[in-house]
Amino acid sequence: MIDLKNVSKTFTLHNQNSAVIEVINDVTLSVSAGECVALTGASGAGKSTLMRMIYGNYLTQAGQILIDGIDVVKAEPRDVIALRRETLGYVSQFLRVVPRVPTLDVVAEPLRAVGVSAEDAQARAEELLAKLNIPQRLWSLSPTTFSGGEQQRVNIARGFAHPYPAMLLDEPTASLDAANREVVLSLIDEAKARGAAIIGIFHDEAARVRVCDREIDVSQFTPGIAA
Ligand SMILES: Nc1ncnc2c1ncn2[C@@H]1O[C@H](COP(=O)(O)OP(=O)(O)OP(=O)(O)O)[C@@H](O)[C@H]1O
Repeated sequence: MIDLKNVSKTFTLHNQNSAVIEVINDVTLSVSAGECVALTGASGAGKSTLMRMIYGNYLTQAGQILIDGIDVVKAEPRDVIALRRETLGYVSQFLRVVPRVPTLDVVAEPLRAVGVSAEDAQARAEELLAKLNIPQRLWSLSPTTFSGGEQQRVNIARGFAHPYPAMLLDEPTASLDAANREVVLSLIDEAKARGAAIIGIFHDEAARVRVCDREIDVSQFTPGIAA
């Protein structure tokens, strides 16, 4: 489902005499349906960079990144948008808050975007918000004024609303309390059980051990850093 073949990346620092930094060198990895793989490695090893390359936020200079057969490296922007809408989800710790949109609509939006009826999308959004312990009195309000933890949980609800076949999780349990951390781990288990291929960064080692089937140490692909 997620296949990286000989993927490499450099950053060119245009404001520093066009210095070129090699960050990722020759990554080949593959994640099957129903599998969760953790990216590990020291700070600066390139975990977030690799995740952003897979999502198509960062350009990739060499190799192929195939998601359900579509090569993100070469895809047209409109194909990347379609891939993100239907196939590839991304859950970070932070919600991009749009003013005035009620929380229920924020969570239901990814489902509406793939053609789910308003009624069904709202039912799923309600189910997730309740599961993630967002008080019902907040559902009709915009999350703009919510606490950091509440915004994070709204973001997780939104990220898990549509059953994406492939998912990228960037520290999804960071700074959650024990009860909500459990909810997120159960959502990851459910996604695996329905066949999602998942790549995640988890500094929380217990969470990583619990939901991940394998670990890939990104340091081995970092030029100049010993694995
Ligand atoms: N936009 C950028 N421009 C230049 N260099 C960058 C950019 N983004 C990341 N880097 C560099 O790439 C390397 C990898 O960074 P990255 O954030 O991917 O590491 P990480 O493994 O996710 O670290 P952490 O665990 O601290 O989040 C670092 O040396 C960083 O300075």
